[in-house]
Amino acid sequence: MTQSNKNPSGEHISPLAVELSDISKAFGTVRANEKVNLAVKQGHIHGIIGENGAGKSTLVSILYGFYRADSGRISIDGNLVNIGSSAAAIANGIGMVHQHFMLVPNFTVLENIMLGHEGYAQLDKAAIHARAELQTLSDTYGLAVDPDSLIEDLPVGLQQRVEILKALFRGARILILDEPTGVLTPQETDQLFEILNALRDQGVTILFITHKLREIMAITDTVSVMRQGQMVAHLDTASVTPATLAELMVGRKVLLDVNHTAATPGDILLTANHLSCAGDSGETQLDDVSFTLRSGEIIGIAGVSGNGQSELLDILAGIRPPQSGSFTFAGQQIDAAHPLGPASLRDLGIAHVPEDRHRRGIVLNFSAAESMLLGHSENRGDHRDAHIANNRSDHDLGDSWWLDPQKLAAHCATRMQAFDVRPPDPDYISANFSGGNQQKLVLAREISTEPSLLLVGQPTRGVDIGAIEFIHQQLIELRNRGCCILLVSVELEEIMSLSDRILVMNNGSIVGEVARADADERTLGMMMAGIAPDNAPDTNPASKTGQPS
Ligand SMILES: Nc1ncnc2c1ncn2[C@@H]1O[C@H](COP(=O)(O)OP(=O)(O)OP(=O)(O)O)[C@@H](O)[C@H]1O
Repeated sequence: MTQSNKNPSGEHISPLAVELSDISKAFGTVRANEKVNLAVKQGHIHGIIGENGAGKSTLVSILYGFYRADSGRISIDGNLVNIGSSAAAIANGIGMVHQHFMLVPNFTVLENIMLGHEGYAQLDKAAIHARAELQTLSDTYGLAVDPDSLIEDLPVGLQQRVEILKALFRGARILILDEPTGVLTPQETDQLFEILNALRDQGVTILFITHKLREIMAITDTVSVMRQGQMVAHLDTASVTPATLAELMVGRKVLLDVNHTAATPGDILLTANHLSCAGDSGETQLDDVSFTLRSGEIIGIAGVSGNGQSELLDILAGIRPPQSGSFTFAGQQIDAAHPLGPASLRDLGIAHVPEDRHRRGIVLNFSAAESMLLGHSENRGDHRDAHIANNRSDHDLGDSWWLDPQKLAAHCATRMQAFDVRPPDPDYISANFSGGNQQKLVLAREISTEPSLLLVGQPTRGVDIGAIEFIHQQLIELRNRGCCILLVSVELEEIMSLSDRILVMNNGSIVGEVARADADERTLGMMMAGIAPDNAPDTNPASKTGQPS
């Protein structure tokens, strides 16, 4: 239960669980944290927001012992502590749920919970203890999960639950969550919030990093705003509005709604005919998917992650061939017998912002300039068609630009400036950019090819609110220049605000199409869950579904 003291007026006050004082940390010339102060009361949920690269992850990584601060002090429960490693953080009751889960996929939940937890002489006794403890934690915090399930069989939301359980099992009373909802469905986010509320009720202190202001408003008690390595505000959430927070973060007013204008779709650009594919163990991933895309429109694909959207993007990007069915683009039919790889499709005018930027968007140990070169590095002579010669903004670099480091750096610097990538240094190693800046790097590269079709997966995952405004505007302008954009996003709000048409996927199939004007969260949510909106007790008459065109 939450302990509390009384202040001189006799009011109950919560003691400070975390107090960071004058924390500074530099990476070379980049001052990631500069004299940062943060005080979080016990049993509170405290949000930390800030632009990409503001220093949020660095700060919590220092608290979790992943980085050592250059200077500053950390107090936990009023005691000055020295946190030189994650083991020391755990010993001080601090747990962290990372953006990329740290679980062994082919181990069970129980095995993952026990992993690295030493001190038991006999493994079977330890397992009995862990199972009982897990049950207690599940009951106390509403964290139900089957201890014998393999991690790889669990949906993302449950995997995250295991991460939370793992931290609690190690005695965490302070829990750090770094952008925990980026990979969750809206339903999973709701469930996470219920769990966080239960944890708070039991006195657990939570530090919650997010870019989503609605989450700050929904779940936090207090919030701190970082900008360029410094803390610029500490506020009670109840006293602020999302617009004020956005302005504090970015230092200017931010347009929270997309400035969407009506599309003027042109000719058919791509036709997908009965596309299907299966996974390694034969399970259907994409099931008889057909649709057409026209130039000058944004088509959103709404769906719970794992319902075929990623496979669809992979096929259209040439990363894998369809097993059956075909698609036609720029006069070429692509099917299992006539596959085209990513380079050839790129030459035909398809650009791709992959969902997983770390695995497919950049090479982590490349410099920014080298990551900016990806997909442009082959001089394919006569395979380079008129599209490239006419449209690409990089043709001014000449045929051998990829061999000329100075031209490459200049090209990269221009793109970085246009997309406000920070730091704007072409030599900076890709891994060392903050997540949102890595995303901007990929978008800058792909949009600069002036594609006729842009495949884009999760364009604003981990991106700050000012950059989202910018990216959305870039996508709309690209559409207005005649590009067709196929947008996959777990953010239903993003799908609804950007798309001219929405295709809904469930279980590998397109289960319906909704026009922009008819799209609402409830209708789409039901279709995504495989329920026909007509069967809902309170059907929205404005919504309609239909067969894919
Ligand atoms: N290991 C590192 N080496 C060099 N620079 C780094 C390293 N880690 C972070 N940085 C830099 O420190 C700054 C702060 O990064 P940090 O990841 O803390 O930002 P953030 O606020 O969490 O951003 P985002 O919202 O994009 O995740 C950035 O400029 C980043 O490029």
